Amino acid sequence: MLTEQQIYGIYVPVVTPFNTAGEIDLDSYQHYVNNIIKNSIQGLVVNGTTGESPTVTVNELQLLVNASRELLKSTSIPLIVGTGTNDTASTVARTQLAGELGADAVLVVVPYYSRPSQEGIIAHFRKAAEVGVPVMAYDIPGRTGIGMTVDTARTILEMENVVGLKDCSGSPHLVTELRRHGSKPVLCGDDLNFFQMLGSGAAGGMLASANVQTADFLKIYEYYAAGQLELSKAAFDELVPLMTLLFKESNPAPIKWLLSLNGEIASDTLRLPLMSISTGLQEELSAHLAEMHV
Ligand SMILES: O=C(O)C1=N[C@H](C(=O)O)C[C@H](O)C1
Repeated sequence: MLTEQQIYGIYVPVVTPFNTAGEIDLDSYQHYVNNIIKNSIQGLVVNGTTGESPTVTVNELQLLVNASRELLKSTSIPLIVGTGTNDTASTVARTQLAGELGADAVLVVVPYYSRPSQEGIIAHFRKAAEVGVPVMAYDIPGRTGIGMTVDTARTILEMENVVGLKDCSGSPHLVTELRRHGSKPVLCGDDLNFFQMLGSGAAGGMLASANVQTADFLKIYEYYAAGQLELSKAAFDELVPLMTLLFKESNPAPIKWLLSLNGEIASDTLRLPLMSISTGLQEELSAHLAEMHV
């Protein structure tokens, strides 16, 4: 079970590889996740936004969690499973299932599309937390259409079983206010603001970009934690051009393209409505890799 003390450093939200027929490609998943966990990351996140969670069925979620548990069995890396949907009942059912399958925590996003009130958001998280599996709350208003106010985030973080927050709110305001009140830990989910968010009190990052050059993302955190701020900033600045390209079109399409180019996964197939990246972005990413001699 994930504790607050374990929420720091770099958590990697992994992609869900699909074959060209659109089915889960378990061989690619095992090969690629195995390479990710060779790095000393602090957490592995399955079926997050980067894992295309809105398209993953309950049976597939079960398959992914079982495969991940197996891959992690000889490590101490915690497994966080995305179980949040825009329906409270299905979020609760997925959270229960993830707990039974051995998830160390679940990632529960603010319910999207429905635009609930702040009271509705709080009630949603209360139901998820009552399951008893540690919950990491996930605020990403740019995707969900509605976000948590500071008061809502504080109320949710005070709930029993809620262990932390993943903050993709797009500004340091939320983390600053939460940490000022001594809240539970916050991980930055806004890759291009990672360094700034560390300065504002984030305990680390849950960064889709860390699927590539994982060791370099770890360096940003490790330098920061050691008080070597200039080295941390330099390591971050070095990765800004890559992160900018990775978020130029909808995540995880650019990351899947890069992972398949590197042979980490067999195909960059996404499930509709997401589609592979444009040829323009392919050219920009290829030019960037050539410049970096990657
Ligand atoms: O899957 C995730 O977790 C993340 N999703 C965010 C997004 O796709 O907008 C980005 C963040 O890096 C991690």
